[in-house]
Amino acid sequence: MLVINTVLSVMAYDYPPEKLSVYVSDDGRSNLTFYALVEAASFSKHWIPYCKKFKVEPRSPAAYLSSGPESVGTFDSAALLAIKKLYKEMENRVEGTTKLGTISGDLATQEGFSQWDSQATSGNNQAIVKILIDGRDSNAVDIEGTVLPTLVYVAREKRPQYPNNFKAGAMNALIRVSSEISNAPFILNVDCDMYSNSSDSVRDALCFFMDEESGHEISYVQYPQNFRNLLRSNIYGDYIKIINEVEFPGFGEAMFVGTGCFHRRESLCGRKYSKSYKEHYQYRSERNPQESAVVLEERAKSLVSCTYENNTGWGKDMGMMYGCPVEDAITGLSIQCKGWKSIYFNPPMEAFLGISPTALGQFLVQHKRWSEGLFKIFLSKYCPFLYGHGKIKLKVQMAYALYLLWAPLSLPMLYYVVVPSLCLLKGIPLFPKISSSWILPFAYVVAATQSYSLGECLWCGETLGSWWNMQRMRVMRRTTSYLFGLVDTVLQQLGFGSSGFVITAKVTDDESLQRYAAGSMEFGSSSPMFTILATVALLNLVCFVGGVAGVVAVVGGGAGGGMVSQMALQVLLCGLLVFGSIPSYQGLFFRKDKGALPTALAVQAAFLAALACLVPLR
Ligand SMILES: O=c1ccn([C@@H]2O[C@H](COP(=O)(O)OP(=O)(O)O[C@H]3O[C@H](CO)[C@@H](O)[C@H](O)[C@H]3O)[C@@H](O)[C@H]2O)c(=O)[nH]1
Ligand SMILES: [Mn+2]
Repeated sequence: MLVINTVLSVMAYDYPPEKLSVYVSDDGRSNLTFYALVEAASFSKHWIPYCKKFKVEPRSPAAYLSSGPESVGTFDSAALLAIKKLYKEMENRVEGTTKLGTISGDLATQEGFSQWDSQATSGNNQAIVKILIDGRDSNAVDIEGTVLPTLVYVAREKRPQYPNNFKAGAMNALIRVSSEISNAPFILNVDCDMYSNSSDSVRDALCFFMDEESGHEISYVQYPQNFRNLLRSNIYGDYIKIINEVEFPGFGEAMFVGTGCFHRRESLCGRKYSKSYKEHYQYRSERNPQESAVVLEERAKSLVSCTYENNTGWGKDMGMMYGCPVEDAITGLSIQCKGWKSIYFNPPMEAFLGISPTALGQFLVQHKRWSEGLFKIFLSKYCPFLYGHGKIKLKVQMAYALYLLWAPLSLPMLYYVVVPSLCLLKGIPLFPKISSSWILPFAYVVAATQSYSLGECLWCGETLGSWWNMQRMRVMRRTTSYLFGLVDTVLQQLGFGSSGFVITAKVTDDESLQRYAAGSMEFGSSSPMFTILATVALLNLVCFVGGVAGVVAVVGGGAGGGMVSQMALQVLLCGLLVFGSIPSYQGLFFRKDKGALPTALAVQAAFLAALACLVPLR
């Protein structure tokens, strides 16, 4: 239902349907997804005219129907009831079939479904390309007789002996299939969970491309990523708003973030910008309208075979680039270095809404993939300072570096969460006394950065609590995700292992969702990342208690206030770390639900923390 809501939302754009084609890549090659699309295709005949007639927003049926449309704008209650009923019926059929797990009865023998044979497994399968709605077909119309946008299902060929290049491979397959079938000059790419929240986005983006003066210089128009499932309490300290409202507007160009982005097909396919470049928009005429859909599908299939890309530029200088888990950032950078301009466009009405992880583990794994991929770019020949030198502005190079250097930030952070605390425990002073003027630079840095970041947050409409969560999460991310990202990148540079693309979970069980909604962090399993978090939490607790007791003992012994002044910063730092680790203590000691930390992990962490305390520091 997630995928078809995305599909329906983009099929219903306020744009001439004969110029719109929607391609769905199914890397899981599931006949259930195919079935859901068949259902969506027939539902679209009702949905699209409904949207256009009543100017519906958003055009994802699930989002619209759950937004209480009864109370807003113009609507006709009978029409609303009718569309709601149709949607519910479709939902029941799709969910019923998904529960069954197979396509049975009449459907199984219908055209299209026969392509799923029992031998094929996901990861070892033939290509499937099926045109579900053929925009050239004069019978493909909605209930009011208006033509429908083309809808195509694509599952590329996959064989274990060929690298599939994950999302980048899937995107390139789609680019080729679409160039065969519709070949429109502009391509919007969206992740499966990112429905369109505004029906104007196509027209808005085209305004940039069509600009008479500078439109021809633009390669892509990137809308910000926004999430629909973030909670006001913001337990995972999501900072997407800060990125969207403060960081990206100041970037200078737009960083391609993999979704919600309109690309000029030619520039995405490797064309370099030149001053004499002017687009000629006459693609469609190259197509033969008489050709049957079956012939077209067969030709398209050959474009998504495993061997098609052999000895071509795909993945290198054509399409999305391979070999990097953040295919988006590296592709965007390389397009910019070919001379193209990019636009970051953040309209007041959020254009796309996706799903952010609701479990801590998923969240940290996602950030590991990002930090690893981004750091890999920094170490590669695509490092913006080298590759971009003379091609993109220094400011843009530096802006990229801000993200590309996430992974190495783990090292200073790891130092700060362990060493000052251990030293506190052992009575070793690290910072100047608060009575000395040497404290001023420290105080300035802390006060300036924290008040700046707090200011940013409040300006973006976040709360004080949300800001604190961001600070807490920053420590957690840097000591886990970024550290693992760093280690993996370094190992890969030394020739061990290769990087993959761990997909972010889209479905979470109800209980866990309830806990998320209630504002508790979801651990729930053992993972080396949680071991680090728990160890750091315990270590700081011991150091804080032990360290403060030590200071009190000295002062009590009459040795004077010098000790307090000397250790104050360390006590403060360690105290803040303890305060920030409250969710970890809850997970370790107090929670009984499934989202708690496992006992075995607690024992392991306690052992590691004890070991760290025993390390002699002098
Ligand atoms: O082998 C793969 C892996 C992923 N995908 C698709 O890629 C999209 C993004 O995957 P997801 O697991 O949702 O990753 P996120 O962590 O949400 O992805 C973010 O980060 C990626 C780069 O790491 C960008 O490509 C995405 O656009 C951005 O949303 C989804 O539609 C997937 O179906 C594939 O088609 N094939
Ligand atoms: Mn996603």
